Amino acid sequence: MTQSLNDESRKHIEQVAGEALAQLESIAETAKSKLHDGRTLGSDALASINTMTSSSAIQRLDQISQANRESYQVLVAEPAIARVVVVDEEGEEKTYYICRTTPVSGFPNLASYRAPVGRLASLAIGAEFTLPNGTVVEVLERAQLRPNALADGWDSRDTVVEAEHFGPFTIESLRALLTEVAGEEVTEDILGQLLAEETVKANIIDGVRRSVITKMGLRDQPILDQYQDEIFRLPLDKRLLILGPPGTGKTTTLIRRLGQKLDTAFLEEGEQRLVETVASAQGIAHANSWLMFTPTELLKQYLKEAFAREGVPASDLRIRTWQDYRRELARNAFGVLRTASGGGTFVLKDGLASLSETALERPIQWFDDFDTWQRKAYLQELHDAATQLHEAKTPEVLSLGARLQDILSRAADGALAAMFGSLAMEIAKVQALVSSLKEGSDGKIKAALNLQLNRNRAFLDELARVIDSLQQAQATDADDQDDPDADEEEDATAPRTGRAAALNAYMQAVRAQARAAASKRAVSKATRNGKIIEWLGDRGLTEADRAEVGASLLVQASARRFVNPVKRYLDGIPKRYRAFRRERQPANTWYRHEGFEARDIHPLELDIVLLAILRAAGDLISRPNVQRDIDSPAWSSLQPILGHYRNQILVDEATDFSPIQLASMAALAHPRLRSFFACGDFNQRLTTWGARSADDLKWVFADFDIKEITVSYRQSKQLNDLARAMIRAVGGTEQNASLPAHMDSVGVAPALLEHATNAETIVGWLADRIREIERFVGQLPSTAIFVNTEDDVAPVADALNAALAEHNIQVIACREGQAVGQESNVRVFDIQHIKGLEFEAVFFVGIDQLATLHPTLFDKYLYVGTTRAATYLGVTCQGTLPSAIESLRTHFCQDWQQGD
Ligand SMILES: Nc1ncnc2c1ncn2[C@@H]1O[C@H](COP(=O)(O)OP(=O)(O)OP(=O)(O)O)[C@@H](O)[C@H]1O
Repeated sequence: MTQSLNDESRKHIEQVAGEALAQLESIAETAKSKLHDGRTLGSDALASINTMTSSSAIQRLDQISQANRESYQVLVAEPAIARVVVVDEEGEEKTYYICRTTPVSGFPNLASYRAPVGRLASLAIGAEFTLPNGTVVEVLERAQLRPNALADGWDSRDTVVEAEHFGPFTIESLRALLTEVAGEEVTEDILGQLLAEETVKANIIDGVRRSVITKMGLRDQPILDQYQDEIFRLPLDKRLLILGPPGTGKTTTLIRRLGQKLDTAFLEEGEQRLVETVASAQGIAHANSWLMFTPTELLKQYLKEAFAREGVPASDLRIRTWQDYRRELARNAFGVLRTASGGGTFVLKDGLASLSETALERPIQWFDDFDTWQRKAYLQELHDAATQLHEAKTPEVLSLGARLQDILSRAADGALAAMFGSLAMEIAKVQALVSSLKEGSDGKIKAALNLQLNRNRAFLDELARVIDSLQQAQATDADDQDDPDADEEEDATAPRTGRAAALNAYMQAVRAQARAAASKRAVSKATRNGKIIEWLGDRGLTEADRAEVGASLLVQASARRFVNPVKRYLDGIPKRYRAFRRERQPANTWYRHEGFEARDIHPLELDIVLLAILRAAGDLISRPNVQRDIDSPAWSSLQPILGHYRNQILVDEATDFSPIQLASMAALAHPRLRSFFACGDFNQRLTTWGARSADDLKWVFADFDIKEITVSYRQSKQLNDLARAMIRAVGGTEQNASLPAHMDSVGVAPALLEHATNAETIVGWLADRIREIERFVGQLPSTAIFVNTEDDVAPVADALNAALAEHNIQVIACREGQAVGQESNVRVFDIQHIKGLEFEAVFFVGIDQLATLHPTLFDKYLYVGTTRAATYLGVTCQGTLPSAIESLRTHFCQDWQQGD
């Protein structure tokens, strides 16, 4: 309960106001003078720069001074965000001021919110806290400040003050409080006194006031509540998941945490050392080594300012949608998707009808099935190759084969890392063997070619012409060429035209022919090699040479599997995936039996391939010996993957991502830190593939620390009640959200318009409600209109613009989820883009049509849509309220004219 104001507490608050404003002034002035004080800045602070002063020391100093400058700038504009009075066990009181950034020197009790002492600002009155020096203190009094620099001095707006015996109160203006004190003494006339009394009353409000959302963007929340605060301070090397109903501050906590963890000054000592080691090994500064995933581009834009407030630079480069990042990884980094320059296996197709229901329902089992299969397939390949070598005629090859077989048989299933470690010892010998064999076989093939050239100098030019005519054929049959012994000397940079290309093609074709002869197979006439062989006729190797060269090539192929086994293991995953799919298809396991091409891949399948690659690499990279020797030939193929690791991985709206996607993101967290932070709410899952249970997430990290937060800050009581009733009605997980204590959460009932079939009626109704809101609030707050499809965005915006033109209210069409401008316009969005956003007022057009458009996610869209509104929610239906929420009718009113 708030305790009302008596004379004693009023006097006390006035004292606090006087002290706080003086302190704000003093901090700001000191910071300002530091900003202009050149002596503290940069390399010139080093007494003498000589050759002993390394350039990195100077660079460091410059960085520090840059950071100092930035924090002075913050302090000049916002000297403190809280004032806290504590008492220790000896009864000694102490007043702390808490600021957002690094404090300026000269103020012993000024601390950063990011520092451990900063937690005092989040604690409740009466809470105990152990200071870093071990002293236990109790919080006596607390004021949350919102400093405001005026031309003639400092003020703090909407300051919330509380102590054991009073409050919380919201003081509109601390400065006005002081002026009034002065005013009382000098005002002699009764009218003046009466007016002054009223102003005093208006300036001090019981409880905490809800502020109106005026801009599109996450609100600034300088101080978190004590549960959020506890989470944001947890150590860097944690796997954390915050779950909580809409508007409980999950995203807010995530951003604050990132801000704190990027500032190395506020990391613990051990963390600082670790972060430095990782940064120097990887060549990426800790401040840049993070990646955050969001489900939509719009959410990314919405959060931009919030990141800027945290002093996090270039956030838009590091906040990514999985859709974009997945493509980039698969296409440019791991060569899974085809490129125009010839690499890659698959073509990504969004709507590909390749998956069966079970793949969507049981993605974890699907992944496990593939991963187990592909490991086995790979090991089998190695076994076969070692056996082939062991069966060779040359003693040297034979003994190599025996040693390799021995290593393989010792590798227990699953212990790939140990096996790769043992194979690494053989690499040099294998390499030497392959080179000498290749020299021999190449020599033979080239000798045959020289013979042809002696007979006919135009031989290569003629072949080049044949190849040109075959280019087309090559493009298509590469798809089906899964011949495991296919020529490995062909690389992506192989010339594609002219004599060099002809030479290349000749070598390949002759090798294929020799291999076929040695293994008693035939080269298919339909392939490029088959066609070239046919054209060559008897202009290749003699039959005897063919058998000999063929045998050598088969040994080479087997030996090559051991030249860079790690690379082969990782690079082979996409092809193994294709083989796995082909094998599972006939039984309709995970995949449809037919109806799509072998080269096409669905995005959710691509996730499976990427996760297999990332986990395979991660298993190896997480071993200290591998990290140590990462530059050696045995492990160097892991480098590109290591290069994608980041010190922190964060995921907003995690429940929109599948367990496979989350596990892939998790696999990007640097193994030395394993720092992963995600937040979400299962009731708000807006994708059919999103994670459905805590178990799904435990699969990502067995040691996931799951925290729940429950205080719902966004919505008024009426909208909060509606949201809870909705969850009950549609059968979601019951949420135990509570409203913030002492906050005035009373709003207005949501408004409903039914049987609204024609556009004019709908637009007229929306326009009336928007005008009511402006009248009510005194200004037009941030307002959004949600429509069911992209096609409705522009027409609704146009019609509403026309209807509201009279009052100069501008309505903006946000096409394809793109927000334009930041000011408080009315915006129209397609419902699918609105995840994670919040507005003061939300209108939902035609919610009864949602069920038809999104039958499986209807209830989720409804829930997410209605929980975007802080105070005003208006809903229209073409018919009546959808039957699932028919029971909620009593929550609604018709309009807000009465302001009920
Ligand atoms: N401790 C707090 N005190 C007051 N307001 C808060 C607090 N924490 C968050 N808020 C406010 O609550 C609103 C919702 O915050 P946020 O968007 O972070 O919630 P969320 O849990 O991520 O929501 P959703 O599940 O809808 O994505 C914001 O306006 C934010 O400023």
